[in-house]
Amino acid sequence: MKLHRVAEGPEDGPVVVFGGSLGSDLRMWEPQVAPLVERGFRVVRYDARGHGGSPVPPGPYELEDLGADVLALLDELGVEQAHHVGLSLGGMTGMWLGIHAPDRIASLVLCCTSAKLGPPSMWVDRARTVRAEGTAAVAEAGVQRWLTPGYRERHPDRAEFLRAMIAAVPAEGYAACCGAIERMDLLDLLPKITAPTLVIAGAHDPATSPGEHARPIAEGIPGARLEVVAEAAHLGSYEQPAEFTRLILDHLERA
Ligand SMILES: O=C(O)CC1=CCC(=O)O1
Repeated sequence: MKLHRVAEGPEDGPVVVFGGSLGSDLRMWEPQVAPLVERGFRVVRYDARGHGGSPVPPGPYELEDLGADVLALLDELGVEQAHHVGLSLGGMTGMWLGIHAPDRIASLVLCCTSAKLGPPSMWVDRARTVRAEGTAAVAEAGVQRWLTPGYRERHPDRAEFLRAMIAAVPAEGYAACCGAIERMDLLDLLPKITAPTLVIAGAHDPATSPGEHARPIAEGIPGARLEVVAEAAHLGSYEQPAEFTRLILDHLERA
């Protein structure tokens, strides 16, 4: 699977791969690009399979497929080892890589994510809705999980930009990724991760809350650190770009 990607920054800089949330495309990371490039990093953003400009094979997909896609991307770019920054589904992919391909991962940043995200019926229902009615049917609810109410009120244009982003995701791609999340259980495998890991949560994330989701990840990965960002919901890196980027850069420069 050849993922759609955009690479920016110095070709000889340390490579940082960015993987996004279910329902997003690589534009969700726009706020992070310039600050990392200015600090000398080679920033590679990709669209997960079934999303954005990447191919949309028919489902089912497993997390293993999403991880293998990133390894194929690294191979194609001739990159032996990269940092991986992932949010939600991107963070799940990052954990899979840290567990199954430790030699390829220099460090991990796991944003607003979970090692086991139930109940399975929620993902079955959402996949069924999307296959029947399209991603537009889940776009508004998605934005409500992604952004705090105050931010949506202050920035209706940005909320609309993200709503349209979700609605543009191919239904089969979104639904098949729901299935991968439904079947994911990484909790017992977290101690295998050896990469230096930073876990970042949004204080108001209704999908992957700090207490129920971020904390177990930070406690499961040896040496991992947890940061909780105030005034952030699920798409914290978009709503609070300055704070997320500061934390990411600090971690990358120490790793
Ligand atoms: O859309 C959601 O409910 C939140 C989410 C779970 C995995 C992901 O990428 O987003």
